[in-house]
This record gives sequence, C-alpha cells and structure tokens, in this order.
Amino acid sequence: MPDSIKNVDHIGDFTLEEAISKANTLIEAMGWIRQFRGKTTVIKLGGSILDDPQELMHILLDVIFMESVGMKPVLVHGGGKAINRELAESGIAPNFVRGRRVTDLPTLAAVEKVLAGELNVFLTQEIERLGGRAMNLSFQTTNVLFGQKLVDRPDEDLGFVGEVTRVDRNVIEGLSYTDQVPVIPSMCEGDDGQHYNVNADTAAMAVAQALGADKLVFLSDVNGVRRDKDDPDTIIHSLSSAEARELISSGVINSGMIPKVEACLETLGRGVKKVHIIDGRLRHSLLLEIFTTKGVGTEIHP
Ligand SMILES: Nc1ncnc2c1ncn2[C@@H]1O[C@H](COP(=O)(O)OP(=O)(O)O)[C@@H](O)[C@H]1O
Ligand SMILES: CC(=O)N[C@@H](CCC(=O)OP(=O)(O)O)C(=O)O
Repeated sequence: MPDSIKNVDHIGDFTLEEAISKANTLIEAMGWIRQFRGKTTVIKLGGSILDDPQELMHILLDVIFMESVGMKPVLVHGGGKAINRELAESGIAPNFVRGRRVTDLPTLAAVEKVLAGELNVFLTQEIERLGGRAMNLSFQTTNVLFGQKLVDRPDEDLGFVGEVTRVDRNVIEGLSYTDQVPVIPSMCEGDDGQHYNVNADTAAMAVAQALGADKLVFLSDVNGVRRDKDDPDTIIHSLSSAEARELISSGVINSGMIPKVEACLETLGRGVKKVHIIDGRLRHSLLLEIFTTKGVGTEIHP
C-alpha cells in the first residue's frame, strides 16, 4: 500500500475495509448491469406488500436503481386487498372464482377508484418522492391496456372481468427516452369504451408479452410456489411447466396462485425468457433476483 494512504482508516462513515467491500460490490454488479442494460423487466406488484410502506419503499428503490443503471423496469400493479377494503365500506363481500373477482357494476366502480385512481397515482408519486421518475398510465391519463370481456368457461359469468388483447407498446417504450418508469394498473378498455377489471397477474403477462420482456417478476407476499402453501420451507425453487400444470390440477397450487402460475406458463410460451415468483417482503428481493446467479423464489421454466 502506498505510504500516502497507509494511515487512512476511515472513508466518510466507513472503515477502510467496509469502503473497499462496498466498492467491490459495485464492481461485481458491473457484469450483471452490462448484461441487463437496455433490457425490459416487467414487475408485477400485488398483495399485502402494497399495504406496507416500508416494504414498498424498498421495492421502489430497487426499481429506481434498475432504471438508473439503464435497465427498463415496467410496473404493473394490482391491489386486491385495497379493493376489498373499499368494498367493505359499502358492505360488499369479496367474491372470487378460481382467483378472479366476480365484478358487478358497483364492484367495478370500487376497482376503478382504487386501481386506476388512488393506487396508481400513489405509486407514481412515491417513485418521484424517492428520487426517480415515473408516469402513471391509466384511464385518467393515457390508457395502454385494451381488451374485452373474459369468457373463461362458457357456463360461468364473472361480470366486468376483462382480458387484455392489445397493449400500446409505443407509449410504454416511449417513456424510456425521458427516464420515466411506466406504472400500469390492471384494468383494460373494450372497443366500446367499457372498462374491465383484469387480474393483475394476467395483465402483467400481457404487458411482458407485448414488450418482448427479458424477465417477468411477480412480487408477492409468499416466498414462491410451495408444496404446502402454509409452509415456507416447502418452496419449489425450479418448476417445470409440466409440473406446474400437475400441481394446479392436484390442488397444491390454488386460489390466488392459480392466475399467477397460469400467467407464467402462458408467458413462457410467448418468448419471455425468464419468469419468477418472489417474495416482495424480502428486502431487495428484486435486485437479488437480477444480480445473483441462483436468484430467489420460484423460477418457472419451459
Ligand atoms: N402452492 C402454493 N404456494 C404458495 N402460495 C399459494 C399456493 N397455493 C395457493 N397459494 C396462495 O396464493 C397466495 C398468493 O396469491 P395472491 O394472494 O393472489 O397474491 P398477490 O396478491 O400477491 O397477487 C398466497 O398468499 C397463498 O395463500
Ligand atoms: C379480475 C380480478 O380478480 N382482478 C383483481 C385485480 C387486482 C389484483 O389482481 O390485485 P392483486 O395482485 O393484489 O391480487 C381484483 O379485483 O382483485
């Protein structure tokens, strides 16, 4: 070590060893940053992480970091729990069929108020407050998701539940020129102007497909797909499409995990390279997912 720095034992608040270790981390990240620079990652935010300001802040900081190093994060969000609270105020009990909310007109109004309004604006403002740039893309600004009523099973009517058939990718991709993170709520508009409630997992899938995203990451409030849904230790780190289908038909994967896994399977068939379900409550899970070889959570592969 040169004499001139022999006596340096602190740099700012850190010991010399700590400062060098931080610099090493940056150098290690360089390869990953190069690999993903310019690549699109669609991130689906949902579940109770949207209700926890601390957890949410760390996720949004990860998103801002990604954007700052030249990656292209695109946020698609749900907000099922916030919708339930809104409905409870009007005395409406939530009604789900295989993970999708049966949506009559009063329910649709509540969904739109929460998803396309409050939550969409809040997430965008939070990104800006934390030092990033973002643009909310909703019916109130510029809608980018278009579709139609979902007819999943002919004998079943879920009301105003939609499926996305077209995504305005020009608007989404155009935002990267102004360093803005697109923030998209899970609702779509039909040809006749009718608004529909879309499951946020399937909305994220449609966006990832339309953009030809490199990665689609579902941030949830479980650590991944589990053999026993109540036991985090039974997480399955790597799941083949065939096994995922088997776990759905045997009932191991049920409720809200069904649309998530179905969305993964559908996406993999359409060119998106990697699909992960990870725990948004684990601090920096998004960065760990991108900047480590093994990743965290469950990866579903073809
Ligand atoms: N095999 C499984 N592994 C993990 N979670 C499961 C499984 N089957 C059902 N689930 C349920 O799926 C939920 C995640 O779906 P959901 O609540 O819709 O999440 P989000 O709101 O994040 O989209 C978990 O909280 C869990 O209760
Ligand atoms: C049709 C349908 O089920 N729409 C969902 C949209 C929100 C969502 O999916 O939110 P999470 O990702 O937080 O679960 C709903 O009404 O709850």
